Amino acid sequence: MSLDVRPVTRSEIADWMKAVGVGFLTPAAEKPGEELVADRFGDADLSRMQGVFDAGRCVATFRSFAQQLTVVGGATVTADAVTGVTVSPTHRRRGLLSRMMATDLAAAKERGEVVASLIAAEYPIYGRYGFGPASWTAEWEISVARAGLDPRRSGQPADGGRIELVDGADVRKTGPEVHAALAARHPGVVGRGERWWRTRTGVAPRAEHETWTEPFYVVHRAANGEVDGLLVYGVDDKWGDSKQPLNTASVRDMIALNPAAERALWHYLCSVDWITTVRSGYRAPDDLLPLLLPDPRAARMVTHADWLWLRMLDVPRALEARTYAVEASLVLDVRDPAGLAGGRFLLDASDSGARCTPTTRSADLALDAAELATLYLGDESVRRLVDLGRADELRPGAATTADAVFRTGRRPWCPDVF
Ligand SMILES: CC(=O)SCCNC(=O)CCNC(=O)[C@H](O)C(C)(C)COP(=O)(O)OP(=O)(O)OC[C@H]1O[C@@H](n2cnc3c(N)ncnc32)[C@H](O)[C@@H]1OP(=O)(O)O
Repeated sequence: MSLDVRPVTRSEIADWMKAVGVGFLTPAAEKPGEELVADRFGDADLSRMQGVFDAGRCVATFRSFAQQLTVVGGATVTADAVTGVTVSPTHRRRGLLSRMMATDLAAAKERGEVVASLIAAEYPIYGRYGFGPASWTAEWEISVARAGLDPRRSGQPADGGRIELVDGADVRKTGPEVHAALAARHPGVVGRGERWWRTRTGVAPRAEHETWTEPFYVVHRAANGEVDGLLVYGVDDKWGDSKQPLNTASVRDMIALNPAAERALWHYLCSVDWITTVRSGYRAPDDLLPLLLPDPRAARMVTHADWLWLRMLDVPRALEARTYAVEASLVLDVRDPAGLAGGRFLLDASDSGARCTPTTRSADLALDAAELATLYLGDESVRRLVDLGRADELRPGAATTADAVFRTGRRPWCPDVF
């Protein structure tokens, strides 16, 4: 029987979710209930929710949704965010992902979206579709005893700011505003809807495999009373043989709108009695964290990996959406075998914005759309891509100029998985 590749109907969503569980190795005994389906997908655009059906059974899944992505300079672009990509083990390596991806990217291009985005389960999957890693992430494990922070200062910072324990309900109120302020300043941040906050504070319906333990919620208030930091962490319950506390705190979410709030929140967490180890959660690879400790070697990096992947869909609009460190002109020859974003473009960049237009001038740099996606948020070095043979420097000095144009002082960071 032939496979039916198509958008799902509302009554098929529960089957679609069960298929996602098969692909992500989180099987469910029962189909998800109506309440969960309505909460997760009540507002979903079903034309962007693809399924593959074999004799009535859902065997592959793919979904995209509109996502606000912060780019360099603080503007946002609407991304075609790809998620829930699975093909059941019985149907893999027959081109089903390729078919669903081609359909989705063509529709996103048609809608006029600027980029597509995703968090890749495995590195080798998405490069073939023109995606490139645009931000990386890091996690540290801190040995509190070695960190060198003063354990007597467990609460109130010296600058008039203060730390307060709050409840999930408070976080649902203040969290969105703090996050919006982060999104306005940090490239790579993606929008969080109100469901995000309900899910992360334990009040949204849950799937069978999703367990919940209530975390601690903490905010940092600046001297003027405004909340400028948010910390959510869980703690395990571990004791040594001689009855010493050996608890690990694991950060689930931390937003700090300025370095003072960031320092205060780490200082707080490293000063709570019984907590001997802190897991930082996924941070930007250039987070202040290890260096703000008196002994940075107390923080061991336990994860360092690619995180947010992007795919260019409209090069001029994407490049015009961000700002640049220096004023310069560059001609980029962008290759895209899929025919979605390729062409030769003149970029006139400046710190207040840019003009990017098709051109017939000779190119300074030639690169694939995936490599341009990797450069887009300022995280990668053009010189390194040239040295790797992944970009061609067609005019001497062009890589140096492009690095000065594209790179940023701090690295992009996407705090979320989607
Ligand atoms: C954004 C997200 O949701 S990320 C989550 C991705 N999902 C998972 O990792 C769940 C487990 N894996 C799966 O469900 C499937 O294996 C998928 C979705 C990754 C791939 O689906 P398939 O239908 O098998 O992919 P498809 O047959 O279209 O493969 C296209 C090409 O990609 C390659 N490919 C597919 N998956 C992988 C992989 N995990 N690693 C390396 N190469 C891969 C195939 O070999 C094929 O290469 P070819 O064109 O040179 O022959």
